[in-house]
Amino acid sequence: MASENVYVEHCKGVNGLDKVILREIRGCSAEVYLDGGQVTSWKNEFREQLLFLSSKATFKPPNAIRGGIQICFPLFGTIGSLEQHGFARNRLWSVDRDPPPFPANTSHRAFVDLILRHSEEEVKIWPHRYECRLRVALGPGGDLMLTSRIRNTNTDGKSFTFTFAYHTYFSVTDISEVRVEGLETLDYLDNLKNRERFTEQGDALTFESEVSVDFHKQAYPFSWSF
Ligand SMILES: O=P(O)(O)OC[C@H]1O[C@@H](O)[C@H](O)[C@@H](O)[C@@H]1O
Repeated sequence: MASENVYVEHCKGVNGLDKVILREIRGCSAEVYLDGGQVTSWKNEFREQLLFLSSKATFKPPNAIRGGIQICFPLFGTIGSLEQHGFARNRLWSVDRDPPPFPANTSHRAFVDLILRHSEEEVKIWPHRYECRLRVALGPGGDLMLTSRIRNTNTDGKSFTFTFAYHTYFSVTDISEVRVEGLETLDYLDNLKNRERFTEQGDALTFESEVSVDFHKQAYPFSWSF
């Protein structure tokens, strides 16, 4: 597909998969694959990569691409019978040429709107009809914004519940420099200790060895520093 403008380029990525490159004038960029609706690259104005993408990522749909920002929908985690982190990351999304307006209009030039709709095959696994929209926008200063909107399109008016996450793999130069703040006093399940429950005591989570923990309570605001 030909380039649309300097800010948004539709092209082919690894294994001929469709991808969209967003660029801003200062040199920052982001790449989004239609497979999984997944951001796989985010570079700042110095062309430094901010996201981790595994060298073992296969780019073979319907396997999720290992790295970047995976969209977990309609499930984050492993509750119930659905596959871990839901199926949205395994599906081929489409470019949404005519998205509904956003409440707050932004002046971004580098953005793409994607949409994922239920498939009849999928309704057998998760009996709901939906539209899942995602806008990926790159600001002039290189900030990356993801906006998700989920619409229930069940024809019988039945409501559904879901969980959602941006499963983000950050690229980190020195893990010992990373601190995650704002989790103090919250309970978590430790995946490396049979999902035993603990309460976070420290004012910052730091990483001296492998850590795999799930904080289930809402924990905002929190912040990372690298
Ligand atoms: O291998 P998956 O399904 O992509 O999951 C990646 C990771 O997802 C995290 O949410 C889990 O806490 C980890 O245990 C897991 O390794």
